[in-house]
Amino acid sequence: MIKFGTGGWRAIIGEDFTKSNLQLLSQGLANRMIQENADEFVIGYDRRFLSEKSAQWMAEVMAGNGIKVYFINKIAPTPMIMFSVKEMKLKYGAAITASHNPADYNGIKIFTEGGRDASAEVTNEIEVEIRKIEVEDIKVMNFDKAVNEEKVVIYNPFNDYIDTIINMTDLKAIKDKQLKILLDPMYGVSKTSLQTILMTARCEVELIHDRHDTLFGGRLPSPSAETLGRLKNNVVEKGFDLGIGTDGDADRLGIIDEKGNFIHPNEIMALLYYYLLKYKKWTGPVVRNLATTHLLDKIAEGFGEECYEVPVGFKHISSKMEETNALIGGESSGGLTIRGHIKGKDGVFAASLLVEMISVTNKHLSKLLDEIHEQFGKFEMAEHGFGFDVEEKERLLKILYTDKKIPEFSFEVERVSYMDGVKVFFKNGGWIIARFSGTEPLLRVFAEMDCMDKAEIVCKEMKEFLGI
Ligand SMILES: O=P(O)(O)OC[C@H]1O[C@H](O)[C@H](O)[C@@H](O)[C@@H]1O
Repeated sequence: MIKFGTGGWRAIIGEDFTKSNLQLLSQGLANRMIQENADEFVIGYDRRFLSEKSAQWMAEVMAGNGIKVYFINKIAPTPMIMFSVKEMKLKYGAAITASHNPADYNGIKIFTEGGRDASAEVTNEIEVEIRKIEVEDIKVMNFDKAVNEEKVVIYNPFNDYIDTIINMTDLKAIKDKQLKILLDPMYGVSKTSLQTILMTARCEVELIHDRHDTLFGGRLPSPSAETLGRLKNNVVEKGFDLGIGTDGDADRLGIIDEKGNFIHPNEIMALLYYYLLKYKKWTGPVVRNLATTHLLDKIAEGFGEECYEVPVGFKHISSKMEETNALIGGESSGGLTIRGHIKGKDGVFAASLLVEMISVTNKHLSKLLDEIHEQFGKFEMAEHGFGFDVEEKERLLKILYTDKKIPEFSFEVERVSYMDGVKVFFKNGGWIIARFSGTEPLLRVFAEMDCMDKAEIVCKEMKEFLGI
């Protein structure tokens, strides 16, 4: 059963991520493309087990259906593939990746016009199409034959992608500072792009976790305070100005400041929005998902701008950004983009912009964060994930969505929203959300308050109430 989640289709290799399911999905997409007269497609892949092979399998089905495939035959950051969809003005593209999921997963992200994540409507329709397909309907052309007949064309967008980011970044300001930067691609795909950009800007760059390891060193390729431990230690020990970590497919990032503090994606968003408004004098609203810091609302308010809230999933961020001509959009899970760049999140671009910010302001991240907290107050977020089995999920669904019950919290409730999961807004400005992840079998409980103790109190109340 192929089911798309928050960020594409993801499944355990050998269980549901199989050649036959991949071919089914590809045929479903090919059928849709044929109906829409879309006859070209770009595909790239990450560094996971079976990714390259899977990209070839997908290309074989596309070629079998008469669709011309631009095949990126080197590991590619997801944002580079999205960039290719945009630049080549294609209607569709795909990445073989399971992003930040555990090593036994792989998956497919589908992109649509302009280089954005396929919307829920598109992926729902592809799911419906897939259900109609019988095995004998799948058309396949051998990969080598397709290359010989130029149905599959080898394509390399690397230079264009790098140049675009370089042109959007104040390289001169960075060159003057000669920053020392430590990169942690988390065994993923950001190395070549980030290293090239930063070295062009004359930064001194060193790397950790850059070899090919499909087990990701036994850790999740998802940048967090826990997974970036070595980056943190090395930044402090060797006196780097900044540590940059990117997730498995480089669309998200995690940052370690010069003092070794993990800078939460919430703070990265706040820093960049503040920088663009205050130092670059840009204008425009911000878009965040409903599990992302309300510090952004405060910054927007302070500059006479709007902050828009959307459900989790970058496709929602992209649509709202387009609708409101927002300056920046992002999520607490670590992805963001800026107006004028691709519609999807880009860890490589976000990292380059942060380096620019440090150079232009001549302030380290900790100093800039103090500046923000002084003006707009402190916001602390507690984040928890709880596993469950099928029956447990039924029980939780009933409490949260059917009976619409919430705990007796220690803080006065202002309102409750069911936009995505259950979000309770408190009168003191804090909030808590409980929602089922669309990428992992987890109930995510996040809360934000003016201090961590209060955030943890409401999380505990939710946990006890749900009996998890
Ligand atoms: O909380 P989840 O549903 O697991 O989603 C967490 C993240 O997963 C993927 O990376 C999506 O691309 C993001 O848009 C989303 O924020």
